[in-house]
Amino acid sequence: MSMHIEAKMGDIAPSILLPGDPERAKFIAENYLQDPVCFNRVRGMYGYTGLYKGQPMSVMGTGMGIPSMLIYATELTRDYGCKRLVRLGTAGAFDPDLKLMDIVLSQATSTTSAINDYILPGHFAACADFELLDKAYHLGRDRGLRIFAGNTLCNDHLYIDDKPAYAAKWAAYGVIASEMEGTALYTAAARYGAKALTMMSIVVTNFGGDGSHEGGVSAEDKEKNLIDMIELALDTAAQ
Ligand SMILES: O=P(O)(O)O[C@H]1O[C@H](CO)[C@@H](O)[C@H]1O
Ligand SMILES: O=c1cc[nH]c(=O)[nH]1
Repeated sequence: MSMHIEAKMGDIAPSILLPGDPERAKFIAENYLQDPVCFNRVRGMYGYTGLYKGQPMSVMGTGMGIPSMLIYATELTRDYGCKRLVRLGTAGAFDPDLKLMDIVLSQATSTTSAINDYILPGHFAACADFELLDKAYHLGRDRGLRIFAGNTLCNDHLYIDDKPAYAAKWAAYGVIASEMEGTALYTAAARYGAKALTMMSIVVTNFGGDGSHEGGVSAEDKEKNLIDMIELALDTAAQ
């Protein structure tokens, strides 16, 4: 048992999927894992372990934002020994070439957060594990998915004035999409000797000005239409 997870040692598999939304974790467990057992209900942050293609696999929500992810990713890697962590989330596009429901792999995270500014004598570059990144990219390509890898922004803010201008500034430096937990995941994984990858489905475009303004995907569609990404995440996390 850790401070925020009630599981016993051994209840959580070395490979774990991490959606932000705990309901999405429940959906994945109920629809993709064989014989899922719930290992966490603390704070409603559901976590399950079952079998995927014969191997132990876990899935757990992380909540929204860097502090929430940092707490869960730290406890999972430091206290429960998780070794392969794949976040599957939603994101807003900064790169105008991205379309709704495209899949983005976070190769590295730029960030507005200061979480790492005071723990090292320089600036830490939070990046994906190369093996997971390479595997996810090639699996995605082989499946004919629209999949992209690049620098992504891990933002403390979701609501920002004049989002098109903001998005353009990051896009000018090659930052392709924005989410809110990636830096925390990569930092905890690096610190505690685990491999991590963030993959995201684009649910909002932030370009504006040319008619391609924000076009959201409904919560129901987000839930149902993430199937390609769920299957990609499971096959990436599996050993
Ligand atoms: O869909 P999830 O994984 O929650 O990810 C994205 O969605 C939330 C904002 O709506 C933030 O957590 C952001 O990172
Ligand atoms: O623009 C967006 C959309 C979803 N999630 C984010 O973090 N940003």
